[in-house]
Amino acid sequence: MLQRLIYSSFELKISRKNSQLLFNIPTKASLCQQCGTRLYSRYKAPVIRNYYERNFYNKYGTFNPKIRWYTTQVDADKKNEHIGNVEEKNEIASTKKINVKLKTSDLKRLFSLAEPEKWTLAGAISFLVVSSSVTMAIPFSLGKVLDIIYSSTSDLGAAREKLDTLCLMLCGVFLIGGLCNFGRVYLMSISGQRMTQSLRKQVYGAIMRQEPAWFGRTSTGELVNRLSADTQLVGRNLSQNVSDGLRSLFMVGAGTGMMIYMSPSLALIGLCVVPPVSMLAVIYGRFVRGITKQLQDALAESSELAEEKISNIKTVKAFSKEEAECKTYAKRIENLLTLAYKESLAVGSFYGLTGLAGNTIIILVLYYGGGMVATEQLTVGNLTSFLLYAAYVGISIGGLSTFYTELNKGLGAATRLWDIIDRQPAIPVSGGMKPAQRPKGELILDNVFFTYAEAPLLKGVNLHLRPGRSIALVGRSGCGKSTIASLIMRLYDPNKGRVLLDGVDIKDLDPVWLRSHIGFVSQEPVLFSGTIKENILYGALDEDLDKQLLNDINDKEDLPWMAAARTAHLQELVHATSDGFNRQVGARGGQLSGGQKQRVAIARAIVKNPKILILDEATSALDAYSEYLVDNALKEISKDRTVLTIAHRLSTIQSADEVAVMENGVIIERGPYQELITKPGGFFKELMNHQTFAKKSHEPDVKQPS
Ligand SMILES: Nc1ncnc2c1ncn2[C@@H]1O[C@H](COP(=O)(O)OP(=O)(O)OP(=O)(O)O)[C@@H](O)[C@H]1O
Repeated sequence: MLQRLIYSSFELKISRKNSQLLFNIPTKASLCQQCGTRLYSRYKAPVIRNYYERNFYNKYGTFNPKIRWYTTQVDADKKNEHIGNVEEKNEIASTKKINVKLKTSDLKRLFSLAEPEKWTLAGAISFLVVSSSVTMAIPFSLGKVLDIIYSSTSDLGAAREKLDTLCLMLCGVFLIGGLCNFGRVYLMSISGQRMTQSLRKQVYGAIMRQEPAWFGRTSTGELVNRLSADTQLVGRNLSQNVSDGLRSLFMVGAGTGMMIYMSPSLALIGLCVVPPVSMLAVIYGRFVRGITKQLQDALAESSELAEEKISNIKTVKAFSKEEAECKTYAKRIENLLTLAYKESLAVGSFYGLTGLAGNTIIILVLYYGGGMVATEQLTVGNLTSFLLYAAYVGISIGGLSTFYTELNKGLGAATRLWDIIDRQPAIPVSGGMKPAQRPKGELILDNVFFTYAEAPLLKGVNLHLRPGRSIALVGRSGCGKSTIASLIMRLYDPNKGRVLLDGVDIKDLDPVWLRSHIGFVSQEPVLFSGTIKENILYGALDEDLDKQLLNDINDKEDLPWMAAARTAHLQELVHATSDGFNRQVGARGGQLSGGQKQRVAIARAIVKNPKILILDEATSALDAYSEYLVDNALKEISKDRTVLTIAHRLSTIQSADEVAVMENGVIIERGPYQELITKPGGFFKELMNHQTFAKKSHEPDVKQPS
C-alpha cells in the first residue's frame, strides 16, 4: 500500500521562497501556496513523514533544495509542475519503501556475505552440534537417574554403582559439551567481526565512489549510521544470530524426537502449541522488520542533526544556541521513542503470549502425564525427562522466533546497505582515455547548461581558457562561478553542452587522469587531521607518493613536496615550532589560521605539478602579511599553467591576462581588464562600481573612465 502511495504520488517542486512558506504547514492536508493543490503529508506513512520532518528541520539548518511533498490529488492541468526528476524519485522510492516480506533472493544474498567465512562457520556448526547434543542428553540422563533411584530400593549397593558410573560418564560428556560451546561462540564471534569489517569496507568503497550530487541528497549522519550500526547488525546476524538460530533448531528437532520417543500421545498434546506460536512469530517478525527500518531511519536523522551541530560547535556557541539545539535534538528523538514504544508493545505481547502458551503446555503435560504415571503407562523418570524436553522445546521455539525477528532486522539493515553498494555513480571514478602526454591545458566550455535542483543555473556558458594564460572569472555572488570550477574537474556533468580539454570532451577522459592535471584551491580549504607534511602529500599522485616517501629517508632536500611547500611560502609556519613539517594541523585544520590553511592547500594543489590551476579565491580578508604571502605563492604557482581564478580581489582581477564576466548563467563580457573597465555602459564597469572587491591598502582605487 505504501509503495503504491509513493509511486502514485507526485513530487512538488518548491522554490526556495515557497519552501519557507510551506515549512509552516503543520499536518495532514494543506494547500500548496503555489497553485492551490491539496497536499497530504500523510502522517500514517513513515516515508512521507520523514520528508515532512526533514523539511521542517531544514527551516533551522541549511536549505535542502530537494524538498518533496507528496500529493495524491493533482489537478491535471498542473500535473507537470508536480512531477520532479523521475530518476531521483525512483531512487527515493527504492531506498525508502518498506517491504515486510522475506524474499528468498534477499535471504540468499544475505547469506552469500558469509561465503568467505564458510570454513570457520562450518567449524563453529560442528561444535554447535556436539554441544547441543550434550545439552539434549541432560533430560534423558536425569530421567534415568530418577528411575534407578525409584526402581532399586531393594539393592542399594548396585544402584549406587550404577549411579556412580552414570555420573562419571556425564561429567566427561559435559566437559566436552562445555569446550564445544566455547569453540562455537568463539568461532562465530570472530567470523561475525570479520564479516562486519568486510561489509564496512564494501560500503565505504561504495560511498567513496558516488558523485558529489548524490551526497547532496544523502545526509552524512545517515551514511555514518549505515557504516557503523547497520554493518554491525548484519555481521552479528550472520554469526551470532545464525548460530543461536541453528542451536534452537537443533534443539527443537531433537527435543521433539525425544518427546515422541518417550510418549507419542503425550507429545501430541505438548506439540499442539507449535503451529499457533509459529504463526505468531511470523507476524511478529514482519512487524519488527518494518519497525526496525523506521527506527533506523529515525536514528539516522537524529545522528545527522547531532553530527552537524557537534562538528560546528563554535557556531552554535557563538549564537548561544546550546539550549535551542538540545530542544531540537530532543524533538528529533521523540519520534524514536514513539517507535520504540510500539516495538516494546509488540515485544511484550509476543513474549507474554508465548510464555503463556508454554506454561499451558506444561500444565497439560503434567495433568495427562501424571495420569499416565498413576496407571503405570509412564515411569516417573520418563515423565520428568518428557517435561524437561517440553521445556527445552518451548525455550528453543522462543529462540527460533528471536532468530526470525533478528533475521528480519538484519535483512532490513542489509537492504539499506545494498542500496548503497549497488548504486552506480553517475560519474565513474575511473575509466576512459588516458593520453600518454601531459595536456597542453586548453579548456573550452562549449554552450554549457547546468541545473542543481530546479532553477537552471548555467544557461549556455561559452568560455575559452588558453594554455599557459590566466583568466579571472567575476560575477555576482551565487551566479555559478564555483560551479564552473566543479564542471571542469568533472565533479558534475553538464546537462547540455561540453567541457573540452585540448579538444577532447572530458567525459571521454579518465577522471583520475583528468584530475591529476588539475590543481584546485577552494575558497575555504579543508585540511584533514594529521601533519602538515601529510596534508601536502595528500595532493601527490599515488605513483609519486611512494617515491617521495622513499626518498624522504635518503635525500631530504630534493623532494617535490618540499619544493611545493617553499613555493607556497610555508617556511615561516614550519619553522615556528620544533615539529616542523610534522606539526599537527588538528581536525579540519582547526589548529592553523585561515592564511596558513590556505598556503598548505596551495602546496597540496601544486605538489603534483598540474597543468591547470583553479583558484577559488577566499572572500574573507586575510591579514596584510598573510595576504602578501598567499598572493606571492599564487603568482609563483601560476607561471606556465592555465589558470582560472574565481576572483574576488582587485589585484587578482587586474593581474589576470583576461577577465570573464558572468551574469544570468552566461558569460556576457570578456577581455583584458583595462578594456572592460573602460567600456562605456559595460556590465563589468558597472559591477566594479557597485561591488566591493577586497583590495590591499597599497592598491589604487578602481580607475574610472575619463
Ligand atoms: N551542491 C549544490 N546543490 C544545490 N545548489 C547548489 C549547490 N552548490 C551551489 N548551489 C547553488 O548554485 C548557485 C551557484 O553557486 P556557486 O557556488 O557556483 O556560486 P558562486 O558564483 O561561486 O558564488 P560565490 O561568489 O558566492 O562563491 C547558488 O545559488 C547556490 O546556492
